[in-house]
Amino acid sequence: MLATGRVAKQKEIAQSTRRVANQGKATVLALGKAFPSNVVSQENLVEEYLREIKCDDPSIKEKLQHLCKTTTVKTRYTVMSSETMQKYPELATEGSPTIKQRLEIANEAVVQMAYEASLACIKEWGRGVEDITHLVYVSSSEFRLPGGDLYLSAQLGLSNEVQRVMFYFLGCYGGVSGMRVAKDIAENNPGSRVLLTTSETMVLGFRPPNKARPYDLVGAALFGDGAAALIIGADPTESESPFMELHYALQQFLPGTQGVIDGRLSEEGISFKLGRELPQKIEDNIEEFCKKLVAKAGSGSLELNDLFWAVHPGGPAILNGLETKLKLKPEKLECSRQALVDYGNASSNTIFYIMDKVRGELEKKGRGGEEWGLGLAFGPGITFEGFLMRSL
Ligand SMILES: CC(=O)CC(=O)SCCNC(=O)CCNC(=O)[C@H](O)C(C)(C)COP(=O)(O)OP(=O)(O)OC[C@H]1O[C@@H](n2cnc3c(N)ncnc32)[C@H](O)[C@@H]1OP(=O)(O)O
Repeated sequence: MLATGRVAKQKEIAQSTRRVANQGKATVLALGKAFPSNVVSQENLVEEYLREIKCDDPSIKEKLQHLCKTTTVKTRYTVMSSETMQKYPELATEGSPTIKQRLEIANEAVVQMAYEASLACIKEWGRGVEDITHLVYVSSSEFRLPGGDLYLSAQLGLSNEVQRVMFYFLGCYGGVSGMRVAKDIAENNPGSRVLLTTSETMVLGFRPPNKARPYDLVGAALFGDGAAALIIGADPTESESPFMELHYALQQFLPGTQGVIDGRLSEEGISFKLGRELPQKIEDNIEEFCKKLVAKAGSGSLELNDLFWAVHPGGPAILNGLETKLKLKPEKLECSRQALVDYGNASSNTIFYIMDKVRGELEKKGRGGEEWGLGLAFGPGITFEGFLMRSL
């Protein structure tokens, strides 16, 4: 009885110190993460990767060792393991038609990770699956009809009238696109509760190194697998604990840059070209984009250093360029840098791993924490996706 009273009191205090969400605006009500069981430490990556793909070229080894340090990644989670390579040795052979094998691995793994992230998210949310009215499903790592959205709905036991939207092959900005669409759904369908999931594995793009494709080594040192899930809805009920208001969303592409990140599906999987000019293109265009977002806060005096930041860390060069261009204090991108260290670039998921870290930091700061912040991600197009958010 006493314990129940104390919990109720704590909840009351937490609610009284919260900012109130604007009526009708979408909020994030819960967030969950999930990862495959194979953990790769960056220290062991060079030996493991070169052994798996049977490469003994010292110049490739030296370059990969260098990139493993400069990407700053320390741990990553991967669906690919030595067991996968034993079962499908052809994945390590340049030019072998392996799309069938890759999709066999990826389709199942992607839904499984999305399922585990959704369960974690729904548990935090505290309501039942029957209250989920919409599903937004994001992945650049699977391909089939029906898609993973259907398999996930069935596995979670969602209603067969859940309204589904699926985004395939958006790349790293897919999580923010999903959040933009979930916001529109939540704000235009009173009482709706949207489950947004992202789930990615690099199985389709795993390749042996080739000197004609130096960007493949950047990918080998940078990318990781995982999943995330969010519940998004407007006008939270008493039992729900919103932590972020999704105030305003903006998408933009940079004309003439569609070749900078170029992914092609072939018999071998995805070949993924990453242009060296990407960090500079982002740096050159980011300031105007951020200013458009900040203007929607309706407060003329808001400086960029007054905000909290959740920036997709494509790689350290992107974060460094953005920090310099916008004259951000070093601590502003700390959550983005730390997510890169802990998980690598996990494509569409990464923005949510960062938002989770931002949530933790803002909770520590309490009422003194920043109210307004930006969520940003970049990907093929070159596409910018951005959000102006309000911490609750
Ligand atoms: C998937 C999506 O939709 C969206 C995404 O997020 S895509 C991923 C976006 N990320 C990037 O583009 C990575 C940005 N780059 C970086 O962060 C840094 O360049 C890095 C960490 C990769 C390397 O940093 P660094 O080691 O300090 O120095 P840097 O000189 O840039 O690169 C070192 C070597 O890496 C290689 N390299 C770096 N970027 C490369 C690229 N895009 N393509 C080919 N090679 C590249 C080069 O071989 C270079 O060696 P050389 O000196 O022989 O040219």
